[in-house]
Amino acid sequence: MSLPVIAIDGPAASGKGTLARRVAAAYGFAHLDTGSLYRAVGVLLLRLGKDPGDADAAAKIARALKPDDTILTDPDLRGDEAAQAASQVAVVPEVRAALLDFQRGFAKHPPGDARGAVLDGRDIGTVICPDADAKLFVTASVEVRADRRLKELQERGIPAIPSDVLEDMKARDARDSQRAVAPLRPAGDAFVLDTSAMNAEEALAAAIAHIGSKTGLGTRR
Ligand SMILES: Nc1ncnc2c1ncn2[C@@H]1O[C@H](COP(=O)(O)OP(=O)(O)O)[C@@H](O)[C@H]1O
Ligand SMILES: Nc1ccn([C@@H]2O[C@H](COP(=O)(O)OP(=O)(O)O)[C@@H](O)[C@H]2O)c(=O)n1
Repeated sequence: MSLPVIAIDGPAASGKGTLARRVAAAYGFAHLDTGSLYRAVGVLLLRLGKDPGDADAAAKIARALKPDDTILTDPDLRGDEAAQAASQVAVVPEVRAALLDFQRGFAKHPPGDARGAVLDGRDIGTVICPDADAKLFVTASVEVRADRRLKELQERGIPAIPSDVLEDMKARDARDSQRAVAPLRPAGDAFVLDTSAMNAEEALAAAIAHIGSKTGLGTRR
């Protein structure tokens, strides 16, 4: 029997990563932040001195990526340079194809003794796990998301100009939602969760209510 899979998608800084981690903890599931795969490909490409638009080099790196590669936990992945490079390699169909097996493998056989899997990204409910047991599309206004990202940068001591953060967010939104392959959009059967006026606790409660109604699953606590 296959283990339950929860798909969580949404734009940058919508809170999908925070929600995915909390949902995974609540149900005893393993969590995969699929954005880190695209970020890893982008960072490795930059470290090789290649252009983030070099599709052949990006595809080669994506095909070689393994679950225990140290790049997946490298702090460089969290920077804005990595985010921009990630959204550039993410438009390459060969990169997406190479990362598909990695993600489906995790969903089918989550590590450790996890009782299921939570994957967060842009195309989990539409492409990677179209048969997921529950799908959430987390969103918030672009202004709220830019403000969250700005606070995050400030907390990490990274200087940032508010108008630049907002412009970067809009540029990435446009690239992610307008690309030809696996564009960012809610799956037809996704529950859309707008967190603009919700804190992380409220978002978790709404997600658990939806997952419970779809799957009958109960949380551990
Ligand atoms: N519902 C929420 N309300 C306010 N801030 C949030 C909420 N969810 C997440 N955050 C904060 O917003 C920032 C971006 O959240 P994150 O989960 O990393 O987003 P994503 O994975 O969608 O990029 C983080 O600093 C996080 O603590
Ligand atoms: N499943 C996914 C996850 C990320 N991505 C790409 O990778 C970039 C970085 O994703 P992320 O989830 O780490 O970014 P944030 O939303 O955390 O800012 C995105 O802008 C997308 O272009 C994707 O195309 N598909």
